[in-house]
Amino acid sequence: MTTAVLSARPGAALRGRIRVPGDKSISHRALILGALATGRTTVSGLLEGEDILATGRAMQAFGATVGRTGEGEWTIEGHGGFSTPAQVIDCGNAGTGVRLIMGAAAGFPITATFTGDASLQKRPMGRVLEPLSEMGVRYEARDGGRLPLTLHGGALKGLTYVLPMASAQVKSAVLLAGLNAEGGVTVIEPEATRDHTERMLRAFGAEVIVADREDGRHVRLPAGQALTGTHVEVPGDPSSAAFPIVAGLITPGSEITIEGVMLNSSRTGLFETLIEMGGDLTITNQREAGGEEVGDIVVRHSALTGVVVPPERAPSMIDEYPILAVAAAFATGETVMRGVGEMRVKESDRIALMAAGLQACGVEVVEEPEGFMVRGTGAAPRGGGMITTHGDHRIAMSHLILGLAAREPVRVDEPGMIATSFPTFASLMRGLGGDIAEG
Ligand SMILES: O=C(O)C1=C[C@@H](OP(=O)(O)O)[C@@H](O)[C@H](O)C1
Ligand SMILES: C=C(OP(=O)(O)O)C(=O)O
Repeated sequence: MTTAVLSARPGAALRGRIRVPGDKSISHRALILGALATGRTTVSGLLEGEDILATGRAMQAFGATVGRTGEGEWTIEGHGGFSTPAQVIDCGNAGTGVRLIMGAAAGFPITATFTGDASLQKRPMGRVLEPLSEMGVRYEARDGGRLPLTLHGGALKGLTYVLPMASAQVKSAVLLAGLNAEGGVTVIEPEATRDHTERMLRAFGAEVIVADREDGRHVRLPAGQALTGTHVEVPGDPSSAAFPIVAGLITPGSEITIEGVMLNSSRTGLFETLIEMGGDLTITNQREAGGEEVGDIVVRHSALTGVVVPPERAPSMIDEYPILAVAAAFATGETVMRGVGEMRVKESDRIALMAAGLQACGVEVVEEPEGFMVRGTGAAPRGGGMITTHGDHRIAMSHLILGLAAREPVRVDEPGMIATSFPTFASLMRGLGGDIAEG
């Protein structure tokens, strides 16, 4: 982690065509399923961010052979199971990494100790430990299930589990443990969350039965299934594309094209919301790639109007509320974001940090326990803040985008953390004409 400061200065219109790195959710899953499978998995377009590199090292530690053959090109030789690792599994900053890997490891008669960085050590792991314990996992953890923790897996029973919160990570942990549980598993999600695990399990040869019922989506993984190595093509990450998209909307004179963005409807809530706000966002060249819908997104500077974001949209844009709040700061009127309490247990308390950061830049924000409201005046906010990010990549990137179009520069601390999810962020934004520099 670096302690340098990065600043964004208002300036020119942003113009050009870019491609954002591969999707983070799919990249984690490709490495994990590749390691669980038998045989060779090849991946193209893998996100080479710190979160994913940590998952790659973890898969090596559990016995897979993971290698890089070119930019974004990786191979995983899986042995159809995990063996006891010789070292502590350090997942760095990645909630997705540690929660999915704990689920995957739980199915095997092994012991493993997991840890992460200071941010990850504060995040709740009980949400995964609870269903895994019901399946038969034993563990030792700090207060209420925080990292570091030691997990003892194997001899799992099947489970039908109703998700107590909208979390694709918890769903995925149960499904991955279910691969080696007697009787298989069913996860019932009252609110549908991203479905990348279900799709990828099928791509690796497993049967996954999904049914939409009155009480939610039922995802059933029948028992006794083996995974076989395959090829995974990772599409562009919509959660990363969100940053240049909002930059284009709020910076006068801008026109940007972002190529190859994944358009899975469980991830596109932000795009819907921006269009409702009056954002000029068009999708061209829509096609299928690697089992996902992708397209090129063209964005032009637009006059935005505040909206009430439907709370039921939250799972499809949970990581995008920080950058939506920046768009809202440039809009006319109030943007209301409710039903987003999950934001408080991400890499940081994202409601608190967005409220503090925007207020430091002269924007009016009202914070609520499970939401917040941003009041825009239709004019560029003052900017000028020095933002404390608590090492949260999305807090850093959101405020840098604000700084490109505010009246005064915006500075963020711990910018090194941006490399967890979007290592090329600053260089791509500079290539479009954005003034982002150290100091
Ligand atoms: O499953 C995934 O890949 C993710 C699920 C979401 O977390 P939750 O499951 O905690 O909502 C999201 O915030 C995270 O960035 C990635
Ligand atoms: C919440 C995020 O990731 P994770 O939970 O994997 O740390 C994110 O990338 O915004």
